[in-house]
Amino acid sequence: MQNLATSLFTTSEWEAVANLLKSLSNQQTEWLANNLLDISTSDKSIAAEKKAVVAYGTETGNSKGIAQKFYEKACHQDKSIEIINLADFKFKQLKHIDHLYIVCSTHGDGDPPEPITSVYDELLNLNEDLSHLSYAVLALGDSSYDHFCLTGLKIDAKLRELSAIPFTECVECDVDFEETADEWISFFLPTLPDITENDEAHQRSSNKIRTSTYSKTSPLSVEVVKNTRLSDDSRTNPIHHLELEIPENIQLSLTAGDGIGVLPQNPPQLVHQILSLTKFSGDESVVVKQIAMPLVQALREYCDLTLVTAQCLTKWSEISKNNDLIKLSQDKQTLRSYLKRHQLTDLLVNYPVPLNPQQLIDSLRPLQPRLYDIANSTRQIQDELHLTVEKYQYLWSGKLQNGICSTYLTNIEEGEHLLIFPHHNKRFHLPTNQNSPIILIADGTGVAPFRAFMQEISSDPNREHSVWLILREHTFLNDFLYQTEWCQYLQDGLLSRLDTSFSEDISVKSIYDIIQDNEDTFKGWLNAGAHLYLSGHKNIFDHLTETLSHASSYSRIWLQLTQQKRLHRNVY
Ligand SMILES: Cc1cc2nc3c(=O)[nH]c(=O)nc-3n(C[C@H](O)[C@H](O)[C@H](O)COP(=O)(O)O)c2cc1C
Repeated sequence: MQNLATSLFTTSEWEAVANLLKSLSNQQTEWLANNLLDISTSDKSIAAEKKAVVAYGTETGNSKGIAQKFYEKACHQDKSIEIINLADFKFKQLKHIDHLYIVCSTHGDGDPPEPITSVYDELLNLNEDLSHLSYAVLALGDSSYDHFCLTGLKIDAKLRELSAIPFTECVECDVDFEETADEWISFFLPTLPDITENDEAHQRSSNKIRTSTYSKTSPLSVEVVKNTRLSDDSRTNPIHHLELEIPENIQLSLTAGDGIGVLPQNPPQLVHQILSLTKFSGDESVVVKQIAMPLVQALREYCDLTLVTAQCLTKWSEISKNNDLIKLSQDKQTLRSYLKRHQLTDLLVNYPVPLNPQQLIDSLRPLQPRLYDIANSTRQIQDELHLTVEKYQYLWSGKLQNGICSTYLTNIEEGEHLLIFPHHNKRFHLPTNQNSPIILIADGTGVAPFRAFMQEISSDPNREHSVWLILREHTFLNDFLYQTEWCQYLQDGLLSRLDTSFSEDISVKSIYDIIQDNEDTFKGWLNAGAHLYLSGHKNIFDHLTETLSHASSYSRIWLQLTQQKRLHRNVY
């Protein structure tokens, strides 16, 4: 927090404060510490007129959680504040805001979170004098990415350019953001105006956020009742269908289009490899999040055993006093390129640092939850959650590596338990108008939420959507996920149309080809007010939307689609 304090004052202001404090007696200092806030806010009527807003930009819920905590603590301390999702932000609101606190993450390759893409573009093109506005940015990110916290940093730079006044420098948070976020909240709570009677009522009525009892830090344990392979054996990255049982009397309030966060566990082989490299038995006691447990459990359930952070390497160099490590950790560029090519096991082989078990645990990144879309409607099947999971593999320094969570899920045995929490994705729900036509385009496991949509539609007699489904996968024979279910929906008339694009079959048609071959029909549906849902890999849909939005024959239709919020993206 020293950084925050010093960036609030100029050097001469800070010297003046220090000199004043030096000249005071202990009794005077104590009195000042207790009464400073009252003196500075003695004109409460003016303070109360100020409007403060905490705005979050999120994709996986972390920024929302922090903004929500800020908001709740503010209410608790009788401070006046509103909470807004940046995705719903209207820039004309800015002139009515005096204090703006932004919590925003970075996704993709230095991109904004998906829901705020258009608001973010609008902000970067804004040309307004914001000199009345004081603001602070808390940027969430992951230092293993090249563009660490870029979105938050860019928002900060843009607000500065528009003459808004930063309370402090933009604060960057890594994946273990909790402590910094708590400090950020505590630091800024005193800068909020006090609540008035008017906004007390308003705050109570308009700012209710749906909170669930289950979260990343307090997950729900569910039993895996089914784990079957959907794709053919010949596929290198198999796709599995999982069914999880929700315990009786548990309400997760999940709607078709929502997802869940899964807390994964590391593969036992990797844990054993780390134990044998460090020469620990695994029985040593360590403390994680104030809970004592054996080292083996901490390694399996709480620590990232693949990626190593720069902070970890610096810690190791301080403990070991190893000259090579010290040299490596001092040169940022060499360090970055080393960390891109080496994982934890390489580091343990190359630099056998004499760490004790607790030091090892404390130096590792926390294992992060992963989000999965629900593949069923809890309206149709109340006590189950279905997932469609593809085993993810990626190249790391020339070697094929398995994704931690997808490997964990595809290998999990029926009867075992899994830790989950709900993840609401309001922007990807079915339209509120129950007659609107819908076009669903899925790439691979992106089909999961569409299975949930179809179950929702078939179990809700009020929903009368015409549905056009376009699916993309590898081959017709091996990877036509949930084929019989789609055929049944076609037969029952619930699905109006089904088109497929199999990228490895001989007569391959891309999604774009399918749309172009049926251009008039596609445009007809959109002109009739259809909602367009895109779900699956980001690169495929970025390319598709880029092409369609720039085609002159689509310009008017596309503008209406986005302006009327009928384009829904669920991409990763
Ligand atoms: C697919 C993906 C891409 C990401 N890309 C970046 C990135 O380019 N830069 C960065 O600093 N963090 C990146 N992150 C990390 C997120 O910013 C980080 O997990 C953050 O806590 C997410 O906050 P949110 O839940 O509010 O979206 C990425 C995360 C994911 C899942």
